[in-house]
Amino acid sequence: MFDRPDQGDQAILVCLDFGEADYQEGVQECTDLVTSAGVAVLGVLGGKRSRPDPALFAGKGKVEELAAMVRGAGADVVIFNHQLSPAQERNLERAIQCRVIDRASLILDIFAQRARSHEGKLQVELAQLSHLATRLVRGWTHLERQKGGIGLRGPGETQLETDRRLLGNRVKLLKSRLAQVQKQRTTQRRGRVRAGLASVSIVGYTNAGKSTLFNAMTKAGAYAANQLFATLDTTSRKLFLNTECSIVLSDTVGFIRDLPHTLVAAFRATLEETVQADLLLHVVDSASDMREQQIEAVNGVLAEIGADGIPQLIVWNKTDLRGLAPAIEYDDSDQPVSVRISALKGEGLELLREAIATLVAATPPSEISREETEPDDSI
Ligand SMILES: Nc1nc2c(ncn2[C@@H]2O[C@H](COP(=O)(O)OP(=O)(O)OP(=O)(O)O)[C@@H](O)[C@H]2O)c(=O)[nH]1
Ligand SMILES: [Mg+2]
Repeated sequence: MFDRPDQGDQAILVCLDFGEADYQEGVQECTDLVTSAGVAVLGVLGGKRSRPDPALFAGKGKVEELAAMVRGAGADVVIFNHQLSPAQERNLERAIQCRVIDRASLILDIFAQRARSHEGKLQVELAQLSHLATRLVRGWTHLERQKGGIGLRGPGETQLETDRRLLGNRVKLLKSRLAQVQKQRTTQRRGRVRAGLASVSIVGYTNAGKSTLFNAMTKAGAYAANQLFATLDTTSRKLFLNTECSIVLSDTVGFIRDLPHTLVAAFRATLEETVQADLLLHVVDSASDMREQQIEAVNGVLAEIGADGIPQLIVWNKTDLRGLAPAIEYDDSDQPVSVRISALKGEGLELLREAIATLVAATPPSEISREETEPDDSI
């Protein structure tokens, strides 16, 4: 029934949580995510009318359908494109007789594969441990009753307590290392503020073309690829706009719908560049049918990290795919609100530089006092 390639994990996707209009795009995004993680997709279970269907977990029908699909295709894993509680995950695994993971675990896995820098790796590990911690608390309750083994744990500790303690130690260590990284960044930023340079961050949905734009503007050679979450680390370059205006431009990690909270919290050090920016270039893939939802998702994450008050310039990218000419759109008070460009073809970049210069001239560079943020203790 299905083609079965020879190597790597192979998955059945369960996509039940989309509205009718964007069902196909939602399935496509989930498929992209899964293939990004190096997993082959054998089949999709879902449907326009079955979203979000509690019967999936309560009734036997869907679960049996899924189990049959898994057996028929010989899948190694079932990936749910929404959140599952640890208990749901366990119950499903038992019923289907196959490994089950949810969207948050999948995204964490991709980040773990992509992390290159020391900082990136620390952040991903912190996020993974925080995700695991919720599973320790709720998922492993059967271990609470276990007796202590000789030499394995402190006096009177249950296995769960030992696990929590070890996890807690590691989380503490990771946080203190990340705090050091954050300190270095603050020092760098202070230097830039002293030099009177405005800081401009490129933000946007994953795969919108942020790194391509960053490279086109700075000739920096940041990694750009047709792959979700190609960029995990922030890269910054000084950029000369005109005789009166130079800025520091930063390329940042992309956002996605339902980004796990643990990940957002863990990536605070990286996202700090965004939070402290004077202006955000919000890059949108104008050729995507999901662009409105993507803009909303990005604004949601920006609000979560406290960057929703920063002025934004919308950058409609990939206009070459829609045959649109580059242009700036102004509001009633003659301030640029959006620019249409093609980062790949290098079209509209002059207009973008002009729009940035206008907006930066209208906003004074951030005060140093805004940088004295406390490290986040929420995870
Ligand atoms: N046709 C077209 N493709 C583009 C344009 N800009 C970027 N792309 C393509 O879109 C894909 C993603 O580009 P990236 O620059 O890596 O996107 P990103 O936003 O940095 O992605 P992440 O770092 O993964 O969040 C690449 O295949 C680019 O070649 C454009 O203006 N037109
Ligand atoms: Mg990128």
